Amino acid sequence: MSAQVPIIDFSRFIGGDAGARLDVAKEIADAFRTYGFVHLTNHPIPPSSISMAFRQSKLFFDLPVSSKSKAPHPPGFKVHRGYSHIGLEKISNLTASTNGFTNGTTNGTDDAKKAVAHQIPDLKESYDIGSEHNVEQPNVWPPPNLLPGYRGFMTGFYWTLAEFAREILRALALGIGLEEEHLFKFYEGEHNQLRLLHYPEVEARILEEGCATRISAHCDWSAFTMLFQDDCGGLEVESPTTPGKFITVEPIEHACLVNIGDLMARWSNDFLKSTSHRVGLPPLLQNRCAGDKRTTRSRYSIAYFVTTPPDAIIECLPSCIDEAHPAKYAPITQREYNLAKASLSYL
Ligand SMILES: O=C(O)CCC(=O)C(=O)O
Ligand SMILES: [Fe+2]
Repeated sequence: MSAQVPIIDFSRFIGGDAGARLDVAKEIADAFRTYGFVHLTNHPIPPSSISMAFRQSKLFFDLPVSSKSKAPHPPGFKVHRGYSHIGLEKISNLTASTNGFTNGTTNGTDDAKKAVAHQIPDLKESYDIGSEHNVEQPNVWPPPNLLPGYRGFMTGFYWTLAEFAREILRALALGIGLEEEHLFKFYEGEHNQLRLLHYPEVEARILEEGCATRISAHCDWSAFTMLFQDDCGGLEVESPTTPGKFITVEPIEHACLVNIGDLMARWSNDFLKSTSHRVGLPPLLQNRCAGDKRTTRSRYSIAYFVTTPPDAIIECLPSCIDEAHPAKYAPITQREYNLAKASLSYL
């Protein structure tokens, strides 16, 4: 088996006849079953929109912290919007206690686990955006004079990605033996999360010695995630054959890397795989500093987490259950599931 995330030309799905669509859908589902990840090329997002999104992201992160902090991530873990400064969020593979799973609060055990995880900070900053109509998770924008055009572009980009996600949902459904539109009853596009990420330039030693991470190994909580990365490199996914070993995912310009999140793994009765991934030192360290300090340059990525409405009941999908594979998970609402996961990332 190749140790590379498969690359699939998505125009064969969008433009194909029924037979071709089914073939591509099965290839995508195979990639999700084996790797949990697939690279989609020739997808419907124009390269100019992706480049613009990266430009806007850089404009935002280039602002002084005092300006970025005018759009602060609200305290706590229940609302995921606005700016998170370096060290605020710690992504990890922690799992919540039973209490966290039922009401989205944390208890002493969870708090102790979080405190330990936060000792090795993620050296990243992020900015989260949702639908403007989502009243439970209201957007937090910088004052308009700071970045004219930013809000308009980002809200448009959010919906461009939401439509692309709909095509991926079609492929996913077909690929696992459901009707093409089966998952549409669980999808409005309103509850996704667009996340701009910036990993500042950092001394290599800090990452090599494990004093900090860029993002430590984790699985996403989404149904699936769409990711665009710049050309810096450093993203790694866990090997499908050797647990604990991570393989490099080389950036492919304008391609969309799609991965299954924990919600879809549970929903598909673990037929599709949610794979651990992390961001560390890029394989080709780029020396940017004078003197004896080896550093790696800044990295930007854009993630789009796709999920269902909060009240959707996530119950093992019918095509993923048979006598040999009875349902492993009890039904749960997306809200309960999400809160339990979120409760462990923010102190
Ligand atoms: O920055 C990246 O390439 C990965 C980001 C990621 O895994 C996440 O935000 O969940
Ligand atoms: Fe992730």
